[in-house]
Order: sequence, then C-alpha cells, then structure tokens
Amino acid sequence: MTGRAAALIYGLASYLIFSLSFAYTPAFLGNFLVPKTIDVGPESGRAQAVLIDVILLCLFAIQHSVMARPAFKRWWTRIIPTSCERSTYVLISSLLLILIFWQWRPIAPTIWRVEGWPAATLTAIFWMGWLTALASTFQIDHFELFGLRQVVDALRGAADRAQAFKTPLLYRLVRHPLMLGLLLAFWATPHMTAGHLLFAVMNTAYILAGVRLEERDLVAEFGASYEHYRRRVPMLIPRLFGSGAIAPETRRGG
Ligand SMILES: C[S@@+](CC[C@H](N)C(=O)[O-])C[C@H]1O[C@@H](n2cnc3c(N)ncnc32)[C@H](O)[C@@H]1O
Repeated sequence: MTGRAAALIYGLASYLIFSLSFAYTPAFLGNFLVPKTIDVGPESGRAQAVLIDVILLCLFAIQHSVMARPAFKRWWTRIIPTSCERSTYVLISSLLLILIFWQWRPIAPTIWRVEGWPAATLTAIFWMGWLTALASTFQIDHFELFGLRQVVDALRGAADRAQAFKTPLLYRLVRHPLMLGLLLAFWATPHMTAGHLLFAVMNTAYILAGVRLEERDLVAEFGASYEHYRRRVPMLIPRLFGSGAIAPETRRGG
C-alpha cells in the first residue's frame, strides 16, 4: 500500500511538472509573459548557438522516440513498476523540455515579420494549434497519456488496462491531430527568427519521423483495424471534402 501511495504521489508530481512545462511552451514560442523565450536569452556566437540548440532538440527527440517504443517499455518495466512507466516518460520529457527553455540560445536574424491582419491571423492559427493539441489529448485519454490513470488504477488494485484504439472527432479528420496542432503552433508566428525557424524545422522533421514509428507500433497493436483507419483517414492534412467510414473503436488485436 505504501508503495502504491508513493507511486500516486510520483504520478501527481510528474503530472504537475508536465502541466507547468506545457503551459510555459506557448509563452516561450510566442515571446510573451515569461522572461526566457525562444528569442530572448544568453548571447553566443552563431555557430555555438546552433550547436547547443540542435543538441537540446536531439536530446528531446531521442528520449521521446526511444522511451515510447514497446520493446523499451518491456525492458524498462522489469526495473520500475508498470504503473510508474508512463509517469517516468512524462517526467523525463518535461525535464528535457525545461532544459530547452533554460539553455536555448536565440539566433537573431529575422526570416519574416508581418503586422496588421496577417499577424492577427498567424496568432489565431498559433492558438488554434495549441487548442487542437490539448483537445486531442482529451480525445484519446488525457489522464492515461500523462500517466495519472495508471497510478490511480494501481492504488485501487485494478488490473492494467489494454490500450484502446479510438477515432473520436479530431481523429476522424486526421490520424495525428495532436501533432498537427503542434506543427501549427511551431510555424504560425508573425515574427520568425532564425532560432525559431531552427526549432520549427527540426521539430517538423522529428514529428514526421515520429508518427511513422508510432504507426508501426499501432499496426502491430491493433492490426487490421488500424490498417483500415490508415486507408480512410489522412495522416496530417485534413481532406476538404468527405471522409471515409471508420471501423468502431477496438481494443488490442482488433
Ligand atoms: C502523444 S500521443 C499522440 C497521438 C497522435 N500521434 C496524435 O498526434 O494525435 C501518443 C499516444 O497516442 C496513442 N495513439 C495514437 N493514435 C491513437 C488512436 N487512434 N487511438 C488510441 N491511441 C492512439 C499512441 O499509441 C501513443 O501511445
């Protein structure tokens, strides 16, 4: 019981750190409210700034990709309790995100700057992106995605739940609405600096590679249901007209 209570406290702490780092991200990218942003920070030589920023982004991408793979999870849960696996993933991801905020070096040259209605439109797209990303987490299962459900289930002595395949509203438009939301938020800015562009380009490359790895795992997990879904629903760019019928929600192996 003490161990399960400790797991719950660990899960709650990890969720709190995630929430704070997630809330900081729009302010970091949008250059408002917070002291350290993508365009404000310690001055370095151009080459040194690029090197540091690339290393920071690679650390995040590698951790995210490796720790999300089923083979890694099988090995890792021989070392830590299964109920804490997702919270640990969330905690390490959040700490690496905080490391990016802290150590990011601005790279000043302006790539584009717009004002008036184009700036307002880009700002609206930026917020639509964050809203889409957040809404997508609730459409799959926000509390499972961020590890809280697992530690609460363990405290109640409930059996591990199988991951469910879901196709709620946003997942009928595209297969990766959360990633689509992030892409909009990364690119839609009235003032694009070279540093922001580096951030957007590298994260776009990572997202395009990451969704392919994720889909490989989803096909292995849900088989024909996911294959059928993949044929009917576009990956990231919604179709303007019409959408295919989708199979009902399925549990593992469906
Ligand atoms: C961070 S979420 C991102 C989901 C998706 N790539 C997106 O952009 O909306 C990653 C988790 O979502 C799960 N996932 C992705 N698509 C899913 C679906 N249609 N139903 C249930 N889980 C899904 C993956 O298995 C993974 O554990």
